[in-house]
Amino acid sequence: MSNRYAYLGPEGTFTEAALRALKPDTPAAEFVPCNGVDMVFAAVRRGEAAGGVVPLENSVEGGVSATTAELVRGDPLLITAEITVPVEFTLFARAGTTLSDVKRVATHSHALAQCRGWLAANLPDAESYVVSSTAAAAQAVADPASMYDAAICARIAGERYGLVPLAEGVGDRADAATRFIYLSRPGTLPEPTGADRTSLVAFLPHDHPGALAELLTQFAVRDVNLTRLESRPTGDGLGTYCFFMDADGHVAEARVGEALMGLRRICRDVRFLGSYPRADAGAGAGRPTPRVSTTDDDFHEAERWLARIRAGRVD
Ligand SMILES: O=C(O)C(=O)C[C@]1(C(=O)O)C=C[C@@H](O)C=C1
Repeated sequence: MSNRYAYLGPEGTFTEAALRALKPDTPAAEFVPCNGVDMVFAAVRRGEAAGGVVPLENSVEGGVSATTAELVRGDPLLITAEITVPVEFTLFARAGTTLSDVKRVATHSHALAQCRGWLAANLPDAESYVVSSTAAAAQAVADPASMYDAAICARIAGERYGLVPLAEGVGDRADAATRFIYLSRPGTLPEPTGADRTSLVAFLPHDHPGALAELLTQFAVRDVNLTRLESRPTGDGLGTYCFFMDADGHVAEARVGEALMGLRRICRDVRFLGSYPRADAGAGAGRPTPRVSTTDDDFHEAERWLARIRAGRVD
């Protein structure tokens, strides 16, 4: 079990590339493809895999709702690592197919959203079909009896399933990237590195003016930089939302811990999703320069001062 890692499969997905980059030299590692994001979560929750990788957000299309849905429901898992992978799309087909033969294109919904412009310009009459991943599209197209003529997928997937490229770089943005997260069962948090990210979901107590501002203030007054905020329906009826938040810093840091305590006081519920090293730390991102009043020492000094005055010492 301890060397098994689940990912959104089949072989050849961008998610597999993310997992291989996260676990480059893991001896005897077994990479286990799953047919859906929910199945990756289930494999980790059941202990069938030591960890799992799923897509979280894409720079063009935004959040992957299958992932955010699983992060809030069921037994909690922790995010213990992240990685960002550039996504380059190629149109692949069976040998002998030409571009003008392509009437039905299969791919993942997020990939389709990133290739709409190219499809409209180059295959305006083709119908698009959404399948569970880009590699699943390539796998389906490889079957000579397939209803699809072509797949939009990673180069590695097209090659893996014996297809031939019809057009490269079919994504509308050449610089598109997807952020993937590594999931573990709850346990030890990764050590703080100085350039970390903390993820959580906050549930407001009830709708009222300034509720979101109150949430954000918990971070602002402690000098904690938010890097992402996404509202998602809770499923409890229209107008009921929870907020996915990513913040710079590690929960072990005083200012982050205090911000989370503030949230805990004002929210109906807060689900902590993890503190883990930022993928772009090497590029210098996420290394906050806390203001004088928000270093760990400042918080600890204030705690000692409070203890003194509570003891009646005002000297
Ligand atoms: O289908 C894949 O290859 C995936 O890894 C999933 C996924 C996604 O969910 O966004 C990952 C990156 C691309 O943006 C397209 C699809």
